[in-house]
Parts: sequence; C-alpha cells; structure tokens
Amino acid sequence: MDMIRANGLALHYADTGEADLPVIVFSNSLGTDFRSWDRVAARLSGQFRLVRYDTRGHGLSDAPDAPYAMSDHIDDLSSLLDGLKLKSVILVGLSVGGQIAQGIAIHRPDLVRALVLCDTAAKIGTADMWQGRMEAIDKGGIEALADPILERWFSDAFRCSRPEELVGWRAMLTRTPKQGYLGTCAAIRDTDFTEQTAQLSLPTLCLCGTNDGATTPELVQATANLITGSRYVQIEGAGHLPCIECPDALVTALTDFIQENKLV
Ligand SMILES: O=C(O)CC1=CCC(=O)O1
Repeated sequence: MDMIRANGLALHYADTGEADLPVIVFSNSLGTDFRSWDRVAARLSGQFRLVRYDTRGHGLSDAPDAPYAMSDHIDDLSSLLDGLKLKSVILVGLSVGGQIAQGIAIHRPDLVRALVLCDTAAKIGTADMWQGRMEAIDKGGIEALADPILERWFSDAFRCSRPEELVGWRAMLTRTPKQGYLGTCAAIRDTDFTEQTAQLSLPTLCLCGTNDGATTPELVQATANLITGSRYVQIEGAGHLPCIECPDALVTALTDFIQENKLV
C-alpha cells in the first residue's frame, strides 16, 4: 500500500508504469475510491504511467472532520503531484473529481496539459439539494440514500445483470467515512466554476454516460460548451460511472483524444 503526506493529510495512492511514460492522473467521485479506475487502468497499463489516489475522506486516505472546501481537495491533489514531482499531466476526473480537475487547471495550470472531465460539470446540483442530502445522511447514514445513489451510478441493465458486483460497489459507497462523504458534499454544494472554467483553453474531453441520472448528458454538454475547442462524447448505456460500467468505451474515447491532440 502506498501512502504519501500531502497538504497535511495521509493520502492513499497508486503510481504504476514506467517513470518516463506519459502520465495520466485519476480523481474519483463522491462515495467511491480509486478502485473505481481499476478497469480503465488495466486497459491502459504498459502505455502510460498511471497515478490514482483516494480523495480526502474516501478510501484509505485521511478523513478530517467535515466540512471541506473544494480548495482543500484541489490543494490535496496539487500537493500530491508536487510530491511525486509531476507536471503537465493528463488529468481525468469523475464527477467531484472532475471539479477538482477543473480547479487544478484554473489554479495550477503548470500541473496539467489536458483535461478529461467524466460525468461532471462546472456546477453540480443546487445548494438546497446538497443540503437536503447532507441532512438525510447526517440522520440516517449513507445507507439511508444508498439505493437512489446506486440508481444514478449504474444503468438498470447493469444493476439487474450484475447483482453480486453491485453488492461490492454498494459496500464501497456505504463504507465511505461519514465525515468524508458529508465534507465532500459541502465542497460540491459551495462550488460553481462556471466563470473560471469558461476561461480554460487547454485540450479537454468531456464524457457522459447516456443514462447518467446525477450529471445528465445535457449538463455535461453545457460544461463542454464553456471550454473553447473541447470535445463532448457520450458513453452509450452507461450511468454516472462509465469507468466501471463501460471501461472499453471510456478508454477508446480517452485514447482517441490523446492521439488527436498529440499528447503522446
Ligand atoms: O451521488 C451522486 O449523486 C453522484 C455524484 C455527484 C457528485 C459526485 O461526485 O457523485
């Protein structure tokens, strides 16, 4: 197990592949950890150096008391990349991980040469919606909302055809430290990158599952429209987590983007 001290926290991460290969860094979504990238990483290994980490409050990383600010998550990732002496990476972020990626591109452009924003937006949901979710989870725990969350994460077809696997993803969600989940909800509630993201001009790919019930294709496309020259691709049949449900399609879109933009 690899742990690193970054921004005052112990962060769990994996850094695989030869040091001189092009680097792709992955940031996870709310209620998941870096295992959500395992299928994507398996398909890219040998061609890239792959860095995955558990965002604060998730997986095996430290879970300080809630609330968190988006700047905390951004500083964690900046500090991790500085600690690994990485610059100019291809940064892939899923949902809140995509907001962290936008924040890195805005505040530390030296760290990132291209963005892949999966099932994310400059602003996700409303403050009232996040406040309501935080109150429900504070009262009943993550378990109280696990079923509707899993319905947004995965398509009906996936949930019906892979019941055992669903047990595993449900355990990942419900075992997320409560303060980590609540702290990150607060960060999402308080984030609106619309103006700053509209100033970005680096190569950007925006992806979205056609069945995503959390960040809908319309919402993700609206964020893509903010970024000059960005590309928008839909992942047919996937819910909010295409990296788990449709890794082949995600990897094809990602590698096409990398080649088209001559990032290797
Ligand atoms: O839990 C959800 O509804 C999906 C989600 C929103 C932000 C995030 O990271 O995941």
